[in-house]
Amino acid sequence: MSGATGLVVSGLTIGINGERLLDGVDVAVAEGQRVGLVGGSGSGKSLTLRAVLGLLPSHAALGGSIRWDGVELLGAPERVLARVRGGEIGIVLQDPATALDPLRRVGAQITEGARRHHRVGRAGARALAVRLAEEVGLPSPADAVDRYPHELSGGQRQRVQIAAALSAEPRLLLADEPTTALDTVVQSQVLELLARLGRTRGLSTLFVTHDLAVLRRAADSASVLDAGRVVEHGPVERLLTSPVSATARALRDAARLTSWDGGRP
Ligand SMILES: Nc1ncnc2c1ncn2[C@@H]1O[C@H](COP(=O)(O)OP(=O)(O)OP(=O)(O)O)[C@@H](O)[C@H]1O
Repeated sequence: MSGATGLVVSGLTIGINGERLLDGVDVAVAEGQRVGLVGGSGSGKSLTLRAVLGLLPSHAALGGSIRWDGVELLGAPERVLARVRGGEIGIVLQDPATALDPLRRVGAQITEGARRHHRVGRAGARALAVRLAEEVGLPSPADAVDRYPHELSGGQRQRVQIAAALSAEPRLLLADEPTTALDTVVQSQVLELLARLGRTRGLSTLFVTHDLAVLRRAADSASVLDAGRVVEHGPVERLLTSPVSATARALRDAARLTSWDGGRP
C-alpha cells in the first residue's frame, strides 16, 4: 500500500471479446483536484469510469492498476469495492431519467447512499434529504423530497442525482457527461453547482465529456483520449488555446463551433 491519496489509474488496459478497447490509460486525481477525460464517441471515457467503479462485464480482461488511497481496486474483493463505490467515490451519470427510479420518492433516492454507507436511520434520513436538496438548489426542498422524479424538470432531476451522489459524503465525484442531456442554460447552472460543491466540500472530480467548452468550467487539467489511448494531457485552457494532437485540435474546433468564445472576457 502506497501513501498516495486520491485516485491513480496507471497503464489501464481493457479487452472485451478479444478486442483491446483501452490501451494503457493513465489518469490521476489528487485530493481536491478537478480533472477531465475528454475525447470523441467511443474513445473509452465511460469504460475508464466504469472500470474505477468495478462495473465492467465479468468477461472483460483488465490490466494495469487502479489505486484509491493507495489501495488496489483491480481485482479487489467485493466488500472493498462496495465501500468505495457510491461511498468514498460518488457517481453522476448523463441521464437522470435512467439513473433515478421513477417509482420512488426523491428523498428516499437522495439518502440511499447515506443509509447504505453510514447507517443513517429513517428520521435522520428525511432531515438529511431536505438539507441535501437545499444544498443542490432544489426549490422548496421540504416539498421536493416528497415528489417523484417525473414531477421535476430535467435540471432538477440532475440536481437530485447530484444530491444522491453527495449523501454518502464522497471525496471524489465521477461525472459522466452530466450536463449533455440538458439545455444550455440549465447546463450552465449545473456546472456552476458542481464547481461550488467542489469548493465548499473540497470534493475532487473526474469529469468525462466530449466537449472542451464544457470541460473549461468543470476541470483544470485533462487527458485527451483517442481510441483507448491518452494522446495529450495538460491544462484545459492550454488544450483550448494551443492543442498539439490532432484529436485535441478537432475537439477545440468543435468547441469553437458551439459554445467556446475563444477565451474573450
Ligand atoms: N460492454 C461492452 N462490450 C463490448 N464493447 C464495449 C462495451 N462497452 C464499451 N464498448 C466499446 O468500447 C469502446 C469505448 O466505449 P466507451 O463507452 O468508453 O466510449 P466513450 O468514450 O464513453 O463514448 P461516448 O461519448 O459515445 O459515450 C467503444 O468502441 C464501445 O463500443
